[in-house]
Amino acid sequence: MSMNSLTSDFRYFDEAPPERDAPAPSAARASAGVEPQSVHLRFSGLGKRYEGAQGAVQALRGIDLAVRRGEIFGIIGRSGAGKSSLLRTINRLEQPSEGQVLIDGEDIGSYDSERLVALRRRIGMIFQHFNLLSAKTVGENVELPLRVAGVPRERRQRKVEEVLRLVGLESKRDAYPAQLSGGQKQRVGIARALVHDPQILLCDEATSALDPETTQSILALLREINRRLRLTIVLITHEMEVIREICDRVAVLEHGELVEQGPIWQVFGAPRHPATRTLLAPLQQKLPEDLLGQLQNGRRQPNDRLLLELRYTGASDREPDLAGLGAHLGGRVTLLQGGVERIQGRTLGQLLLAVADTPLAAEALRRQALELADSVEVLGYVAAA
Ligand SMILES: Nc1ncnc2c1ncn2[C@@H]1O[C@H](COP(=O)(O)OP(=O)(O)OP(=O)(O)O)[C@@H](O)[C@H]1O
Repeated sequence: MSMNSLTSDFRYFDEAPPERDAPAPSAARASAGVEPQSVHLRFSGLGKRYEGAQGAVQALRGIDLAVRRGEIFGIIGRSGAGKSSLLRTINRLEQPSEGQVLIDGEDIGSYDSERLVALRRRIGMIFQHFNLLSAKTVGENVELPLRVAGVPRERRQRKVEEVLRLVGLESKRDAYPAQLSGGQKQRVGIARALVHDPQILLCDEATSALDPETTQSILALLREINRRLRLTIVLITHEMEVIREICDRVAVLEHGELVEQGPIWQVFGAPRHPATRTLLAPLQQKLPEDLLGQLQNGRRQPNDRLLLELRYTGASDREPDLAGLGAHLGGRVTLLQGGVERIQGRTLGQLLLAVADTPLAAEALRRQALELADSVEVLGYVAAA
């Protein structure tokens, strides 16, 4: 690990790779709710090519991916990676150029127009900009898909009431979209997406236009309807916090290819592909500028402090044992920054430690610390505080 790389957003660690297939701790299994589940949705050898005036664009290629019934599945990737194209093949708003999309084992590519209409009713969709009709009330917006489907008036009314109650907007039935906040508009979008009792909900950047607090409330609502209605949710977003907060598993697209997938704790704890590392870089702790400026390769003064970065990736049951670290490293250990969080029952995070007054050399310290963390990096020395 060269010190030059400290200036990069994401640093690589040189320890043994985490055991990606290691069994989950029992707490993780319980909290992730991953009881045996059937595959709900499968992409098989999926490709999508757009033919445009400028030539052909291969937006997706060779996608093999399974989404389980009742899970919340995230798709991430940089702009243009193919997320929307993939999402829109699920309700055939985009027609695949190669391969298949299977829902409950059935290839939806073979559906005639009648079955396609029925399929689209089983799949709700919500959007970044809500797509509400401004001249219609909340109730009318929610009712519209039922009208189009020819549902009798009384049943329409009952359903509108039911879904508005579900999203907490029963008192806004007669309001117009312009009278609502962004979060309320998205609740209307969610209510409208649920009127046909769908089994799958597609979310296209559903919280990207919302402030952080409203985002939290919409995520809580999505989680609640996922649990209450056993709805499979597939979402695309550029907000990594949203993925971390709500998804069970995530897939990463890069240039139209699937480059990584796994449970959130695994992909966020130890991202393998460079594209994933780049996407997750904003969530990574960076070395503070003042320390970066004085970092040296070797000890110059006897009281210089060695900086160590410890990482907890969720690959083991390790948690930051602060007393143990103090005892193990044999010097004065100071926590300069960092923290851990629990994701799906796993401990993930980073600690930046300064070790002073230790008789041990850097490599010996690294090895000692490695007994108490999933990975350890020696950053260098800085002057005493
Ligand atoms: N209708 C279209 N015609 C031609 N090219 C398209 C069309 N839709 C998408 N593309 C191209 O396909 C590629 C994938 O686009 P897509 O919108 O699926 O990516 P994305 O990951 O959702 O991007 P973003 O995050 O910017 O929405 C891009 O190169 C895009 O320009």
